[in-house]
Amino acid sequence: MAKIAHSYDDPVRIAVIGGTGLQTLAGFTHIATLTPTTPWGAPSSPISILHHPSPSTGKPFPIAFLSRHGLHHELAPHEVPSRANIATLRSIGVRTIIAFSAVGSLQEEIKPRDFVVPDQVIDRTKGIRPFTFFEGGMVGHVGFADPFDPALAKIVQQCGHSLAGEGVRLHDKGTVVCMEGPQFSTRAESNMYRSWGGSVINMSALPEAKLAREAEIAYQMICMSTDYDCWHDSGDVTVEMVMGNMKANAENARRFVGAVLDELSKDEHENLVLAKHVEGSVKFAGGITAPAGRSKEAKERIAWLFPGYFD
Ligand SMILES: CSC[C@H]1O[C@H](OP(=O)(O)O)[C@H](O)[C@@H]1O
Ligand SMILES: Nc1ncnc2[nH]cnc12
Repeated sequence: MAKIAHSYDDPVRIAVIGGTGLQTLAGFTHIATLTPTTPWGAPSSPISILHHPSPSTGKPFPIAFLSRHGLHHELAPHEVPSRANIATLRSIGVRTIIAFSAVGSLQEEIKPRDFVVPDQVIDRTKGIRPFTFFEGGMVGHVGFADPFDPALAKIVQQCGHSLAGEGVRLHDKGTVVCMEGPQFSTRAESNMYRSWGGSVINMSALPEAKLAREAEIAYQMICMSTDYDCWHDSGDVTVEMVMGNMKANAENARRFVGAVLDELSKDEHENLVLAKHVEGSVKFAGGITAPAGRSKEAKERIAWLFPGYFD
């Protein structure tokens, strides 16, 4: 067996964040395991650098994989160090994130084991999770009207539909309600989210998507429905139900992520993967604090994330 390295010299442009039931990414060659730290602490798990052959060039294409809840699902949703996760990924060169999430369905037509490519989020977290890089002496305001990346979404949708014959059922858009948890919703809450137009519910889309936006990283979540939440008369949601459906559909999840990575590693998507379309956006959004008002600590932290941006 080849030896796993502890460093990787080339920039890695694409990362996959695995959620509940997706703690590893099978079918790729494991090249290196990185254990970095950041001004915001250590990430949820070591970063695995995986190779797979690019369909355009046949050359190895590197992917970073991070397990959101830790290698053994030891981090509750509110304990996930999202700032460290996003900062770590940016520091190794990542500009595109495909994030996977197990979700409850709030709509009859989104059946358990269906996939959803969400285009909107409703924030029902409670403000207890650190949610910005811009604080403590450097203020920043990024746009978040469209919380996911529409260009990435298009590719994810095409890849998902291409697997229809293998049993992947995909909904092209949807609103994900991100609740605080870790307890599941009450029936009244679940019905309220339905009345708001929520499609699916999880505990992980935020602050992950907000921080990716602040870090100028193109971010798209792929949701897999694991239950009907508690509004439905099929019974209350349990962890057994979530894990059972995740496990039963793991092969499709793996195929889906694999197809997206295959597509994204084609040369024609180079600019998208480098997130050229959002590059520089934070220079203005994050430059609102006049230099005289910037604290030394905030400047150091932001310089770690964006070397040279705010000098
Ligand atoms: C185990 S059910 C609740 C748990 O599942 C989802 O995790 P992830 O989004 O990381 O796949 C949900 O957000 C909750 O954290
Ligand atoms: N019903 C549910 N509520 C919140 N997060 C979930 N993740 C999977 N199912 C969920």
